[in-house]
Amino acid sequence: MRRLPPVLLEDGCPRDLLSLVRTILAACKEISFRVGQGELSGVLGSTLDENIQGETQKKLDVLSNQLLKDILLESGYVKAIASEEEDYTVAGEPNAKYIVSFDPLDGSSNIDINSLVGTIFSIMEAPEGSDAADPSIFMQPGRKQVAAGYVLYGPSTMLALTTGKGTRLYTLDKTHGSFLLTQDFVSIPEETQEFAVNMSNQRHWQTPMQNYIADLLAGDTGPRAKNFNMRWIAAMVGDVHRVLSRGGIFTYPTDTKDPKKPNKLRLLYEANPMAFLVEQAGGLAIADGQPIMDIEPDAIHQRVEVILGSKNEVEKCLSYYK
Ligand SMILES: O=P(O)(O)OC[C@H]1O[C@](O)(COP(=O)(O)O)[C@@H](O)[C@@H]1O
Ligand SMILES: [Mg+2]
Ligand SMILES: [Mg+2]
Repeated sequence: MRRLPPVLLEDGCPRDLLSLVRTILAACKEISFRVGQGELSGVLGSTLDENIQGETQKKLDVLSNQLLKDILLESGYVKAIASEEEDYTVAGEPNAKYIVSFDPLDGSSNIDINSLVGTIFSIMEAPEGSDAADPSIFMQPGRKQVAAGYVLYGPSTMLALTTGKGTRLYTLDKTHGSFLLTQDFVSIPEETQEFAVNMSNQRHWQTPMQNYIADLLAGDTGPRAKNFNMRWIAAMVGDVHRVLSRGGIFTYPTDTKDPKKPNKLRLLYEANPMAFLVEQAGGLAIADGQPIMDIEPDAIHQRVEVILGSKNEVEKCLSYYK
């Protein structure tokens, strides 16, 4: 099986970008080890702190953030970072080429039940001559990503990665510490009979989403004339991994539950990297009727609607909004 470096170099990936990806993966291997140790790691449970978004931080959120932040800032490859667990962007090497946004631990509510969690990351180039301390260097649409991926800490530790030359899956060989290519050129089936949404929010959705999901639930007795299955892992990494593995539609739609927070998922370090992986695998990733990666961000912790997955099913869902 092939290791990640030669695969990326064959794609024409610049050596400094490869080194940056490997730097991120070094931290992820450490997180994978801690997650695998579970109760023995001493990092389960909550802290007494909240992040800037008002969410209680788990010990593993804080630890994962620290591991990624330290290794990235010490590497010299990174001009600045933006993290879910950092209130503001953090400046790195002033002359470095890249900026990295990340969700150090996605699926935090799964930590204490020994269920799926992961790390999501997005890499862009900093604008020429920009100031490392200027947060506006992150205000670029997702189309500008040069690499994006996630590491899923599941029964096996897997990496999904794209540098714009398709999406590939790698599995961590824990005996040697290498990520080995286990699926070349992921292709999401265009058709599906599986959807993922947190149904408990149903009454708060906008009418088009209510109607769309109602028709899926009606199954072969409804207008779709076929039965749909539902899955919800409560970790975007897990749900998107299933979509990459066997297709499906995943959505966290706009809702009215909390008028101050109409959307849940964050653009820079959740929606954008997942959109890049999904589009590179032949799927669609949409928010408010436009491709997620075309959105011009205006804040580092900006939240967006997410509808992604199998092409024909995402288009079907969007047709309810017309
Ligand atoms: O708890 P809910 O409302 O089902 O939300 C689940 C969603 O929240 C998230 O866990 C948010 O990520 P964090 O754990 O990084 O805050 C997504 O991964 C997931 O899709
Ligand atoms: Mg998350
Ligand atoms: Mg998180």
